[in-house]
Amino acid sequence: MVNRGTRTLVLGGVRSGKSAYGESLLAPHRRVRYIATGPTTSTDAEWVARVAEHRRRRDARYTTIETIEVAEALRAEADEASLVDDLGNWLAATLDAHGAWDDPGVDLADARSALAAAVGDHRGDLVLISPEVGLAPVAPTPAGRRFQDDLGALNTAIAAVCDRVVLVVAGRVLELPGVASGVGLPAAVAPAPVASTTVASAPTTPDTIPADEGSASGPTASAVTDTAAGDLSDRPGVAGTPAAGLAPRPIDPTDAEVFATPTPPDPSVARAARERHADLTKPPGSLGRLEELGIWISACQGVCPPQQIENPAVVVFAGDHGVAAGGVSAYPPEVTGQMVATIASGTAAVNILARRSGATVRVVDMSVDAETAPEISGYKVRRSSGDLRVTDALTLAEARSALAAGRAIADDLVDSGADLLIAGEMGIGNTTPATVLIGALTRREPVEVIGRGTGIDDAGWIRKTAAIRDGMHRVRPILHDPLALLAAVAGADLTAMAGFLAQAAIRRTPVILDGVVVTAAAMVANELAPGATTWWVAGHRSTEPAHQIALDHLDLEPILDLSLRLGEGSGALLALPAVGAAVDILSSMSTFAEAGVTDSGSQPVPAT
Ligand SMILES: Cc1cc2ncn([C@H]3O[C@H](COP(=O)(O)O)[C@@H](O)[C@H]3O)c2cc1C
Ligand SMILES: O=C(O)c1cccnc1
Repeated sequence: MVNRGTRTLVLGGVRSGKSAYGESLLAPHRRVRYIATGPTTSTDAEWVARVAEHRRRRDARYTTIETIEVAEALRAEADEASLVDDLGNWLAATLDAHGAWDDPGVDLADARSALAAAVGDHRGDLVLISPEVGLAPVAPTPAGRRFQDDLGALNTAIAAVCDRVVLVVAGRVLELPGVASGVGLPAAVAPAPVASTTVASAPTTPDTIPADEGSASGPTASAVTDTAAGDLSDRPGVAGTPAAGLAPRPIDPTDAEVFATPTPPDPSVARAARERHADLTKPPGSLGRLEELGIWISACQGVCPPQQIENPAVVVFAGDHGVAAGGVSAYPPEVTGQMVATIASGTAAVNILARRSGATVRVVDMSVDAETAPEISGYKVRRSSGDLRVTDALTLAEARSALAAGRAIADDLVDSGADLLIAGEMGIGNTTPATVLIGALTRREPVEVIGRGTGIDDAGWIRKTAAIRDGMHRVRPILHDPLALLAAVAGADLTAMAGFLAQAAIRRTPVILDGVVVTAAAMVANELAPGATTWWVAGHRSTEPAHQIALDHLDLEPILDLSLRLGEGSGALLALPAVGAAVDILSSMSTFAEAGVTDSGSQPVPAT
């Protein structure tokens, strides 16, 4: 698949800051073509000064092309990062060229369509600046009205072929929602099974991950593994017959990044649970963190005492990352597809740990660079994600599709009765995008956040540090924009995870977070839906340095520290029994009064 750049239409009034913003979007590129549509030589001193100011702001990375043949200029180098500044001048010059200012019979539709088609076909990052004059009063002259009308039609036509449209007002950037081009249901992937569950071993380590010979998934590989003991076939859509609940929901990616503000877990129920803990037959606080967990689950459920977690569900989001080609992992990318098959067959670490905890496991291929079974790939956005060192991992349209998929999967599980959600992940190289997100959002240096992931050696460490540095550099201008951030570096798996985690909060469903990759996605989810973090606990602390940094940022204290560095959801699953125990304690222990045990309140105050 060809990696496409992002096409952004930047609208704004005079001196709104639209050009500066447009230029900032292309800051990560070493070379940018600047297609200037206005007259650059003029007897108008003020105009000349304006052009000079624009030139000053741009640096040596820019090659300037002065032309009104914008469609031709774009097509000449369709892979190059380009900035068109601006469409208002292009329109004025085109009206001139057609003698159309005061001839209503001249129609510019062909010129407009040719330009829109060239924009739609552009493959590199492209920013188009255009004035937004529709807000002004209708012009008093025929020529003024002609310009306004044609500019409105032009902006609409160009917006229709852009991935992103923003309006800059007083230096503030307003993201305009709407249907982006190329948005649709997730790509249907040919129903081909993953060929084998044999997992390639790391080129740099002697350890081979043994493939379970008896577990080849074959054409009937199930995306849902019934992991709890006993017959769970009465759980709709979660377990039982593998096909149940697997059909992907139809998703609408429009506005997938727009979330309501999550309502926090019920504080009055939390108070009641805290009071109940004080009455239980133990010194207050003696069960430490377990007490807080019980109070939290109570508040999440809105009931005290809480009910035991009956239907915990794990979703493993799988995807490949273009950056893995840069030698940032100890394992080759083909391991992702092989491990997806292993998880689907029920023998990976996540399955084994889920079985012990009574959780179901569903694996979802968001962007694996291989064909996977149809029940796994219904939400697939693309094969692999772009190499974050040099290009966006996803287009904005793809990022919206991935977010919408994550949200739909959370909805699906909650509607099917899941009462606690866990996100896991599988994707060779994914600690690199995770670390970029964490480093960028916490303003750290690459060397502070980098970890060894699957176990890279020192040469890999150097390559990974450089990749993290490049990724962090590319996202610097867009840190305030979670959707753009996800598209730039996260990839479809982490993006879907962010949608899943934020949607869990919207659906008032508690979540146990896993390691560095899931927590990186959680950081962006909390940017999309501020306050979502109140619905999450951290299952464990991974050995990845960025994980602790992300946990600090989210103000989360891990339940366990077992020196894990696996992912898949393993740390969250190991913490699940502790959450279950916290529920049992709060719901089933006797109070001092019930047991007839003397409370500390009865202790005589010693004479002094
Ligand atoms: C066999 C195998 C099973 C895994 N299960 C989880 N991961 C974990 O390691 C990968 C991230 O580390 P890095 O960024 O260094 O590639 C992800 O796939 C993650 O899920 C695994 C990795 C391997 C090799
Ligand atoms: O912390 C994690 O989740 C992790 C660490 C290393 C590799 N994969 C995942």
